Amino acid sequence: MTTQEPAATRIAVGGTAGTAPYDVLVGRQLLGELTGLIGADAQRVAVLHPEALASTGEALREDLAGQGYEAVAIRLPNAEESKTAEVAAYCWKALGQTGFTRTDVIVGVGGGATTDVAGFVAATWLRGVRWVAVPTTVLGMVDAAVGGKTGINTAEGKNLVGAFHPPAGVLCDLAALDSLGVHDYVSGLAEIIKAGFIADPAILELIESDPQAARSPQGPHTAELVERAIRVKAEVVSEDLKESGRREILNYGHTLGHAIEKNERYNWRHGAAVSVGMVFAAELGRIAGRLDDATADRHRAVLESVGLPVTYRGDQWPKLLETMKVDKKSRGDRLRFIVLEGLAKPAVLESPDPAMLLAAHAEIAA
Ligand SMILES: NC(=O)c1ccc[n+]([C@@H]2O[C@H](COP(=O)([O-])OP(=O)(O)OC[C@H]3O[C@@H](n4cnc5c(N)ncnc54)[C@H](O)[C@@H]3O)[C@@H](O)[C@H]2O)c1
Ligand SMILES: O=C(O)C(=O)C[C@@H](O)[C@H](O)[C@H](O)COP(=O)(O)O
Ligand SMILES: [Zn+2]
Repeated sequence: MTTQEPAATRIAVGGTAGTAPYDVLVGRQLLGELTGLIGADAQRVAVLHPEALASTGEALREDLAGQGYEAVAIRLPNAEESKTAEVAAYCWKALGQTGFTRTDVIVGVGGGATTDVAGFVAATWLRGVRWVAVPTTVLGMVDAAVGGKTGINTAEGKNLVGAFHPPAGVLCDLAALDSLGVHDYVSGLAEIIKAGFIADPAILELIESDPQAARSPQGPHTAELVERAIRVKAEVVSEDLKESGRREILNYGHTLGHAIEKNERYNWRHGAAVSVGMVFAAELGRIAGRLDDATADRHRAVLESVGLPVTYRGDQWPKLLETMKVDKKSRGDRLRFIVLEGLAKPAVLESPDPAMLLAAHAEIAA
């Protein structure tokens, strides 16, 4: 009997805006691919990982050292606490002390927060070095590690400092998901569901067929859900890396979602906040006369069915509105939202009337 692992799925991301194309691999036991992605020119490799993955980070460092690289592991705080200027400065210091040059390579191993920082450090060190993403959460695999958006938060808001700096490759080892807590696993489902609403309704059908099973990495459709969501993201960012237009659809639910995250001092997971944000965006679309009732109602149903939140404290609206003004889609004083004009038909809603915003808010207010 052979114990060979099935071949990994390879999803291509096109190079635009002068960047190189790369592949996202989805499968198991993919670390053998890492050396090829690091490339022949590197002498040093820095493995950036969160505290929660200290042993994974150290094992990777040892493996790379065994291959002859001068390998360092840089331990970051868990989750959103790592997305700060202080943590980026700590990484720059470590790279400086290691003598990291332009041919050396950063590997980001962790969830979306870790790969956002790792990519940002790679974008800024010596004005840009090569990096490889090894996402270990659902959300990291289907969204954060793909597409080259890297960044950190500031006191004023989420992801306000960053750079477009695509990785050389993305390795999604599905086995990593087994150690993820259910809360984090389900948070990642929000971005998968987002991909379903904006582009690939088959995702919604797979989840609706057995929402309980969708909450577990052992569910029958895990690989298909992850791959479908990656394909949506890969297709969009291949066309519009720098968010000059179409890429904005990936921000569905994020205008309010980011404001909720900030208001909760990042104690809510990104996916949970985006879940409420999508219900809000669906209501906005419905109130603006652009989205049918059935599709709007489907948001609440599918998100709730996997255990994601669909309401938020009603007394916070003035603060949320203020924060939404610094959303990257805003232009001057004009707020802009991604809404749907039907299933898989995303569009931009410019400067909605304040009464419309308030009415949509009433639908999510707890
Ligand atoms: N760059 C992008 O395009 C993009 C897209 C979507 C989201 N994001 C960002 O991604 C972040 C959210 O990412 P996330 O949901 O992966 O959360 P996260 O990175 O905060 O990880 C959640 C928690 O899980 C831990 N963890 C990671 N992998 C683990 C594993 N395999 N087993 C056990 N614990 C593990 C982490 O240390 C952390 O404590 C947000 O900051 C969001 O803004 C970026
Ligand atoms: O890749 C994109 O583009 C997205 O908007 C994907 C989002 O899921 C992600 O959370 C992204 O980090 C948000 O970007 P921002 O520009 O609104 O900070
Ligand atoms: Zn997101």
